[in-house]
Amino acid sequence: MIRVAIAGARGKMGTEAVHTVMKHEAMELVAALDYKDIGATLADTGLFPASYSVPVFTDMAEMVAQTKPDVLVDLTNPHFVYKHTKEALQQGVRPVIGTTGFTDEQLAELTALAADKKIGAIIAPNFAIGAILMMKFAKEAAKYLPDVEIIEMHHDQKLDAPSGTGVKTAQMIAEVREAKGQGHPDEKETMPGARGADFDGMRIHSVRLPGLVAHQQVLFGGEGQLLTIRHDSLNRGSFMSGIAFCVQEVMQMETLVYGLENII
Ligand SMILES: NC(=O)C1=CN([C@@H]2O[C@H](COP(=O)(O)OP(=O)(O)OC[C@H]3O[C@@H](n4cnc5c(N)ncnc54)[C@H](OP(=O)(O)O)[C@@H]3O)[C@@H](O)[C@H]2O)C=CC1
Ligand SMILES: O=C(O)C1=N[C@H](C(=O)O)C[C@H](O)C1
Repeated sequence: MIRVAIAGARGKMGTEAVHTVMKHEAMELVAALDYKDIGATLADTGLFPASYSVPVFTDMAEMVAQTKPDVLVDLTNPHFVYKHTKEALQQGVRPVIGTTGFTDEQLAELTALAADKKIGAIIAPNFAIGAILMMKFAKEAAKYLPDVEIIEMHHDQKLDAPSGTGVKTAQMIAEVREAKGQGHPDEKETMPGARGADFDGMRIHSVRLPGLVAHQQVLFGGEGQLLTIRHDSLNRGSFMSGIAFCVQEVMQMETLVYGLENII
């Protein structure tokens, strides 16, 4: 049995992840990590059945000492995730990170730390297989159609923009796309932000609306043609098989992997 701890268990993703781990035949949910007092067990929160008597901790070191998790799944927010990932690696717990919003410097530091300690870690901007395929197909298309704009669309409670998926898509495309600025060389924004974020000359546009879950379109323009690659997560169940896959996969790893496209 893989011993799993979850940070962010009360959240939209966290509650689903709790059920996923509780139901999984090869996993045991041994702890939850929170930053405030929410009761002694997950059952005390009122969000889960009484049978979910999983202890809750506010201190990672104490959680590790008492419950000895193999894996920490983090589904919190961009303010805490770097600290959680670093602490987990330092304490010999393999991180599986769904939370987005890392800087390049943080990713580089955590990659070096995991390699130094020979501890597996996965940082996955998106756990949904359809989203991974969207990114892979977009990378392929960019070899032939280098004029690209990304439109990512999410619910209005999302803290980071652009989304982790939008950034990862742009990074994957940049690996193969000829470097170029897009649009007219003399274009001028008459309202700041009108052209979106600039990644290597590509534009990323972030839409935030109630009712949305997680959606992205990658648009490729060519002479007389438009290719659109689109993925929609219609509910958070779309991410759960990816989380279960990562929890199992990270047990075999000794380095940090950024992006599920590298291990599927
Ligand atoms: N990789 C993927 O496939 C996916 C990634 N995500 C990412 O996962 C993260 C969570 O998303 P979502 O569930 O929608 O967000 P929510 O805001 O619904 O959930 C986050 C939860 O974490 C709690 N939290 C905040 N800080 C801490 C902390 N230090 N320790 C423990 N818990 C904490 C929050 O509590 P409180 O509200 O009290 O602050 C909240 O309950 C986001 O970064 C999102 O981008 C989302 C979907 C898919
Ligand atoms: O906050 C979300 O909801 C999501 N976050 C991830 C991201 O930033 O790409 C993954 C998915 O898009 C949902």
